[in-house]
Amino acid sequence: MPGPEGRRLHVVAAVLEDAGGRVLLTRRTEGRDLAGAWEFPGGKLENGESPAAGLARELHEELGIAVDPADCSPLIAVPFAYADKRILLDVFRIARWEGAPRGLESQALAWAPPERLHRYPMPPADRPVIAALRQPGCYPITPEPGDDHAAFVERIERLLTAGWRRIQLRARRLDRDALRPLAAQVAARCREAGAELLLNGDIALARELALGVHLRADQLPGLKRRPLPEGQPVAASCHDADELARAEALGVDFAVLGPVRPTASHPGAAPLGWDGFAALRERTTLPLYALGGLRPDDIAEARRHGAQGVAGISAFWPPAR
Ligand SMILES: Nc1nc2c([nH]c(=O)n2[C@@H]2O[C@H](COP(=O)(O)OP(=O)(O)OP(=O)(O)O)[C@@H](O)[C@H]2O)c(=O)[nH]1
Repeated sequence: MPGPEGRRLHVVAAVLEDAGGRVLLTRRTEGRDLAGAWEFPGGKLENGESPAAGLARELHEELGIAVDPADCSPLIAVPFAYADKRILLDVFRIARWEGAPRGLESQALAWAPPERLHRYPMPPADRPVIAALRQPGCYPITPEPGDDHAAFVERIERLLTAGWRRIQLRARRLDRDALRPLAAQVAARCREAGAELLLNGDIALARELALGVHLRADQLPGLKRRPLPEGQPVAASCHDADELARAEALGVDFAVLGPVRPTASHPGAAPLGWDGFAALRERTTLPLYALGGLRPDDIAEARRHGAQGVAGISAFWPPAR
């Protein structure tokens, strides 16, 4: 068996959705690792197979359905290190198939609504896959608001009109009394649009205004537990394995990891590159957004390295009018 430092096993898996948007899970049978866990159907790629062809073969063997490899589109590829092996869990959405899925290997099947997926015991590598089905692929972080708060709120409105459904309000130079009315105004706009708002750094104000919070990396060591209840989102900024482990232990919902590329906002920080990002991804189950010199159209590359997607300031913030 390859050790944790050995070559990565390439595992392909499928998201099959029924007409109601429910997702098919299969249960791992006795005698295999992670027996009893629910997972996305699929298995190990064989030598020389393309991922889509290998997935079509697995789905035929396990479920008796016929899938054209051209109908498999990449969702997310998660590099993950178990104690005894490293895998790349390469997950595809299947647009259409022929036949009704049956458990041909005596495995139980379940159709689960996406919002209930987290209630099924699934392998740790699947957590970022569930997040890819439920959380936004990209989101903007604001620059400092400056003095003209009306112009700032107008740009927030443009982000919401453009369809963004999560925003981080990052106003580190405003004291709490100056930030409170601005955050309340931005929060009201986000609520109307059905978007999630995370306030950078200020846990007390996030509590007061019933918002989410984005924790700075230097806040993590001082916290013993998740600072807000479930249902109020908590995220964290991370740059290395220690910070990711702290954020995971606190029970945050997701982390932002970077910088992936050199960035003007953090000129001194050494970029991780995509390989560095993927190496850190292997050691945590947290959903991760890549940050640092990235744009919304980097999402496909981010997903190939196990990120949910991309977050950023400059490439997202609309120009002044
Ligand atoms: N199919 C599938 N495998 C997953 C998922 N998540 C995850 O960590 N894996 C891991 O990826 C590997 C898939 O290999 P496999 O299904 O061929 O099963 P296996 O290792 O038991 O081998 P075997 O079928 O030859 O006994 C397993 O180690 C499994 O735990 C998932 O959602 N779907």
